[in-house]
Amino acid sequence: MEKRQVDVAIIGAGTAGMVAYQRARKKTDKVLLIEGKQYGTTCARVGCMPSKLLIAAAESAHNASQAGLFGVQVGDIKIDGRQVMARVRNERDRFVQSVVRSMENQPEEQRLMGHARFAGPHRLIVGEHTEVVADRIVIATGSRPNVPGMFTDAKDRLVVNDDIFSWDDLPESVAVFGPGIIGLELGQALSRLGVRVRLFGVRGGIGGIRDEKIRDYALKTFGDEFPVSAKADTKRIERTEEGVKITWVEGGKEHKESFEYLLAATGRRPNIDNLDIQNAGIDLDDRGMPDVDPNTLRCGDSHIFLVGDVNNERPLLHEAADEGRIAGDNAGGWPDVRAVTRKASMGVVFTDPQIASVGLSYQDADKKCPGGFAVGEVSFENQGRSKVIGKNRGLLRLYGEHGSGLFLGAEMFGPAAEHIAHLLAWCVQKRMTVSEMLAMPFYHPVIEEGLRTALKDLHYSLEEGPQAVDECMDCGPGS
Ligand SMILES: Cc1cc2nc3c(=O)[nH]c(=O)nc-3n(C[C@H](O)[C@H](O)[C@H](O)COP(=O)(O)OP(=O)(O)OC[C@H]3O[C@@H](n4cnc5c(N)ncnc54)[C@H](O)[C@@H]3O)c2cc1C
Ligand SMILES: NC(=O)c1ccc[n+]([C@@H]2O[C@H](COP(=O)([O-])OP(=O)(O)OC[C@H]3O[C@@H](n4cnc5c(N)ncnc54)[C@H](O)[C@@H]3O)[C@@H](O)[C@H]2O)c1
Repeated sequence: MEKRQVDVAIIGAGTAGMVAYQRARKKTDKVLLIEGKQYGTTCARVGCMPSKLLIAAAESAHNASQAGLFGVQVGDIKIDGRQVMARVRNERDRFVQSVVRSMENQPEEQRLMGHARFAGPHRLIVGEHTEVVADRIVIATGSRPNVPGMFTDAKDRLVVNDDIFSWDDLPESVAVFGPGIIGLELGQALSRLGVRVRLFGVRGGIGGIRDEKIRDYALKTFGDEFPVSAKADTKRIERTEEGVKITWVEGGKEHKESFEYLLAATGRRPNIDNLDIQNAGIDLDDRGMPDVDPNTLRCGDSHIFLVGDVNNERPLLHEAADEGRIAGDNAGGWPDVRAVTRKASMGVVFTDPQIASVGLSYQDADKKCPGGFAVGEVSFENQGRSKVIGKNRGLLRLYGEHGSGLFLGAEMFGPAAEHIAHLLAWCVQKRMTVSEMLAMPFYHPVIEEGLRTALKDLHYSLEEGPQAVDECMDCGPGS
């Protein structure tokens, strides 16, 4: 077995691992980035990018179907599944290739292919061909789909997100299990591309929405577009000659429906169970997870760091990159380990309408200031610009602290949520008050004028401003 000795070993060349590698390299050349399967990252291969490509095709089909609203007749819309999937795969491959190239441009002596596992606190065995002794170790092994046991009854018709992006054509029907972020994004996209979809959940939630008023609005909106069984008790899954037959109980009645495929989008699990982590000499909880400091990404007071999806804290791309940066700096600059203030939290779900969450959720605001926070809201149903473009659905709810007037957080289901979420996250991070936010410029006619209305409503609820009026004279029409 070959032996290597390095200052920093990084396990996993995904987004978090690549960034950690880049940062650690600034402090030492004795860095080794170990990848078990292939370069290219989850984001580019089977995550953010191909899912957004599929959604873009769906959006295009949907916009064409809605053109009549504007007096534009487009005739019959034909969706060519093979062309849709060819574009998804081709563009996806381009993204993957650019990531692979950037990895292959790195010095060969700093890269190693093979599955890594711990043989001791500082010892890794890689692919049974190399023993690596590392002073510090960054674990950046990502996550994988979590598939409940009963789904295996669907046999060869069971798919996860990874499989969808290799399809040559669109199927006739898909039962999507898991109304979380992945299930909702992919379910709506497939439905808009003409695939018969039913979305199955167990607890009545949708898209990870925490604010009950917004969740109920979203459930109704999606349910009007395609069948959503948000509280289904699945009794049986059978592989039949044609596909998969699902039997479930909902509202006290038994239902059966057959589909070509069953998509499992029922959450993801961290890739920590395949690392022999028990040999790493760090404390683990009863789920086998180390305790990680979110500001240093360090496990306890050890030399081991845990970054990206594998720590299961904020499983999002920009967070994986931030965590890689923090851990890479700390592992490289060891023993100078620095705590870094994390950015304001922000999440966006790329459905239509989009879903966004920023800062504290309703429940967290209630926990932080029990009885001491207020809510301001706006409906987008009559919002000027949203109406102009035919996207006037949704609700934005903002949370602010009584006394200080601080803006705490927000949840939104509505148009341009991806952009409004950024403005709001920047305000949370800058610890702005609602008054300060209202003093910012707002153009006309834009969707952000809806945000201003919600801010005025929050200002009023915080007893800091007058009641917002429907037809305000200092705003443009329909703001
Ligand atoms: C369908 C889908 C859509 C998504 N959309 C978005 C989105 O729109 N926006 C967003 O912010 N996030 C999105 N995400 C989440 C985002 O993709 C992840 O948060 C991010 O990619 C995690 O990066 P990572 O570096 O932690 O893991 P990964 O990129 O998965 O990297 C982990 C690497 O570790 C390797 N590895 C694992 N075990 C070992 C081992 N023992 N030895 C060596 N190597 C190993 C793996 O092969 C892999 O290359 C999406 C995810 C999915 C699945
Ligand atoms: N736009 C984005 O930023 C984006 C997009 C996709 C994924 N992601 C990331 O990937 C992570 C994982 O997404 P996800 O959708 O897999 O997980 P999730 O946790 O968001 O959703 C899983 C859903 O499956 C449901 N579920 C669990 N078991 C079930 C069962 N047996 N039957 C039916 N439903 C069941 C859960 O109640 C939940 O609603 C997200 O948390 C997010 O961080 C982000």
